[in-house]
Amino acid sequence: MFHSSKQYLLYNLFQPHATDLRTLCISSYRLSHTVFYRASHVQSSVIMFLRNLYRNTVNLSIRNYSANKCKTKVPKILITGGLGQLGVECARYLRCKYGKDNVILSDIIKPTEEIVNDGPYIFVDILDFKGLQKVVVNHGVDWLIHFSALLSAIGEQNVPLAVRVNIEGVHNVIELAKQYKLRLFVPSTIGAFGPDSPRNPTPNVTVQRPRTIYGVSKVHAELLGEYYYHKFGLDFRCLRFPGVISSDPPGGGTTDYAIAVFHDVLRKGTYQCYLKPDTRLPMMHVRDALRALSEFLDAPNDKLVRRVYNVTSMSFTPEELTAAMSKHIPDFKITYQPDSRQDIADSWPQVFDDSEARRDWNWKPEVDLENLVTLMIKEVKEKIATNGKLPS
Ligand SMILES: NC(=O)c1ccc[n+]([C@@H]2O[C@H](COP(=O)([O-])OP(=O)(O)OC[C@H]3O[C@@H](n4cnc5c(N)ncnc54)[C@H](O)[C@@H]3O)[C@@H](O)[C@H]2O)c1
Ligand SMILES: C[C@@H](O)[C@H](N)C(=O)O
Repeated sequence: MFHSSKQYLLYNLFQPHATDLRTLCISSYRLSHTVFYRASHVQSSVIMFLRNLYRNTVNLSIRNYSANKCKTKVPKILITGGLGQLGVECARYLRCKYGKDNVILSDIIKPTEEIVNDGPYIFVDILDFKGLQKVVVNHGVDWLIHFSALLSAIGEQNVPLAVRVNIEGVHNVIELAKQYKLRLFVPSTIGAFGPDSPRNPTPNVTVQRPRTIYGVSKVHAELLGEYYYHKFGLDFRCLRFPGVISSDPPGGGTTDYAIAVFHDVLRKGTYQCYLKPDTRLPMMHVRDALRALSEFLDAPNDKLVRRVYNVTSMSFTPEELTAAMSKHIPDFKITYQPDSRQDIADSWPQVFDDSEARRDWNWKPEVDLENLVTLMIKEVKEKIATNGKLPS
């Protein structure tokens, strides 16, 4: 029993159900009417104190509520492995959307002057957990886009390094994302499938027995991310990209030919392709890839049936790509000399089924083969002109 109304009020204020100050003050104010008012010995000063406390708190709450309603917090985004083919473009895309200073590029490579002038750049080795931790804390990171990796062809050249970067690296970022409650995006790939998977089309959920260390590390990332989501509630998001085509130099993958062919044809008028002319692979222009990434990161959690989705724009062979190029560039020569990358390509999907992404978060590609060729010719010509080497 309480010996005074004040005791009852204090007891009430510290009850666990009275979770915020506003609730506490509303209940105190109500109490001031129901209990104190009736009590003849109550001091009017106590009532005035409680009334003022209530008014101030309600005003404060209204102000906070309005502020929250009008302004959604802009996320602070860290991109690892950001100086590769996708990272630089991704930073540009997200900086337009969220502001220059809210997107931090990081890598272990010395940046060019252009990168430094574009926005924040810092050194981050994803194998250094403490270093990563320091960056996340000091910069108040909310979202982590984890691009660091060794791609399919280069991974086969240095398996121990691929294991470290692609597997240990994921262990570090996933643990960090869990500790600091970050939204974590890790890209996967068509390379996460293997010769036992259906290749035309390859659905979102099917057999995955990849034969490259790159593919194995990506399946590992997908499964670990899903596990952390179910076990710890980590906001893990992963898109399986096809070959991404842009004018920037690719990082040593199997789909790189579809970039190199534009550079070589526009510089030299010839290209020697390391895949057979009829090798069909799923592909996407970087514009679609970055839009997919951004729309997927924005998608409300309750729309996402899965944490990992296939996305694609088109599928083509080297023969089909060069036929489309020849409508714009009349004279060039393509020769074919397949190498070890042919075996990798032969184990990958030919046509990617992204119907689940279309269904759940309205994914829709915009750049088809004709547009891709037009964009690439324009962008590669601009790159060559900047470097001063456009052939006559
Ligand atoms: N480009 C594509 O076609 C494609 C398709 C599917 C998925 N992806 C995935 O997207 C991501 C980015 O691809 P990309 O094409 O930009 O790759 P990329 O090879 O061009 O860039 C990878 C970057 O990782 C960095 N890196 C390597 N070791 C590191 C370390 N210890 N610490 C920090 N950074 C390190 C490299 O310096 C490099 O800049 C990768 O995870 C890749 O698997 C790419
Ligand atoms: C497909 C993708 O993962 C990358 N471009 C590679 O070929 O390795």
